[in-house]
Amino acid sequence: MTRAELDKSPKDVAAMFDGIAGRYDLLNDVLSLGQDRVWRHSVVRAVDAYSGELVLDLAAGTGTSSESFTRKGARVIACDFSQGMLRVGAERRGGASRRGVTFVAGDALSLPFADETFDAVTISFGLRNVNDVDRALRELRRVTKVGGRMVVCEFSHLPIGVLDRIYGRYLMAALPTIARCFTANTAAYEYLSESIMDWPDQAGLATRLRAAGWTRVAWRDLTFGVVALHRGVRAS
Ligand SMILES: C[S@@+](CC[C@H](N)C(=O)[O-])C[C@H]1O[C@@H](n2cnc3c(N)ncnc32)[C@H](O)[C@@H]1O
Repeated sequence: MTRAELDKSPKDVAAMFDGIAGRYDLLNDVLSLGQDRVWRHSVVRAVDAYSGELVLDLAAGTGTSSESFTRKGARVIACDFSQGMLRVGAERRGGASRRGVTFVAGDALSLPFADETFDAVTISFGLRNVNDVDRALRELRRVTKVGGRMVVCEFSHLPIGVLDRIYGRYLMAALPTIARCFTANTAAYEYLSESIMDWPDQAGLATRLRAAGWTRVAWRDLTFGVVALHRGVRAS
C-alpha cells in the first residue's frame, strides 16, 4: 500500500488516495465521530454560494465536500488529481457531471482553468496534502474573480500548547488503530496523523494566505481548533 511522506510527493499522495478511495467517506465519518458533517456544513455557510455562481471545490476527492454548494443553485467544479477518488465520486452519482457538480481532473499546482473563472474557491482537507502550499494558494487566487472569496477548511491546532500535544499523541495512537478495523491501508492514516501535527497553526496559515495575495484574511475554530476555517478575498 502506498502512503505519502511529509515531503508530499504528488505521485505518492495521488496513489495513496487512489488506494483508500472506496472507504474514504466511511472512515471520515467513523474517525471524526460524525463531526465531519458539522464541519462541512460550516464550510457551506462560509462559502455562501448562490444561484448563478460558479464555485471551485479543489482537492474535492469523491465530491462529498462539493454537493452542498449547489443547494442555492450554484454550479460546482470538483477538481482533484486522484483518478481513484474522482472515479468513486462519479460512480456514486451516476456520472461525472450530475446535479450541478462536474468532476474535473487537475493539479492544484497548475489548475486547468483560465484566470478569474470562479466566484468562490474552496478546499477542504486538501491543502495539507499539497506538495507546494504557497503555489496552490496563488493558483487559487489566479482562478478567482476579482472580489471573489476563498474558504480553506483544514485540520488545525488546539490553542493551548499542552492540550495540543496530548491531542497529537491521541492522533498518532488512535487513528491508525481505529482505521485498522475498516481498511488494510492503515499507513494512510498514520500519514493523516503525522501531516496534521506537522501543519501550521491558525496564525501561521493566515500569514501564508496573505503572502499569496489574499486580503481580509480571518479564521474561526471548529471543535476547539481541531479544524479551522480560513477565509480571504481577492481584492485586485
Ligand atoms: C483528504 S482528501 C479531501 C477530499 C474532500 N475535499 C473532502 O473534504 O472529503 C484530500 C484530497 O486532496 C487531493 N490532492 C492532494 N494534492 C492535490 C493536488 N496537488 N491537486 C489536486 N488534488 C490534490 C487528493 O487526491 C485527495 O483527494
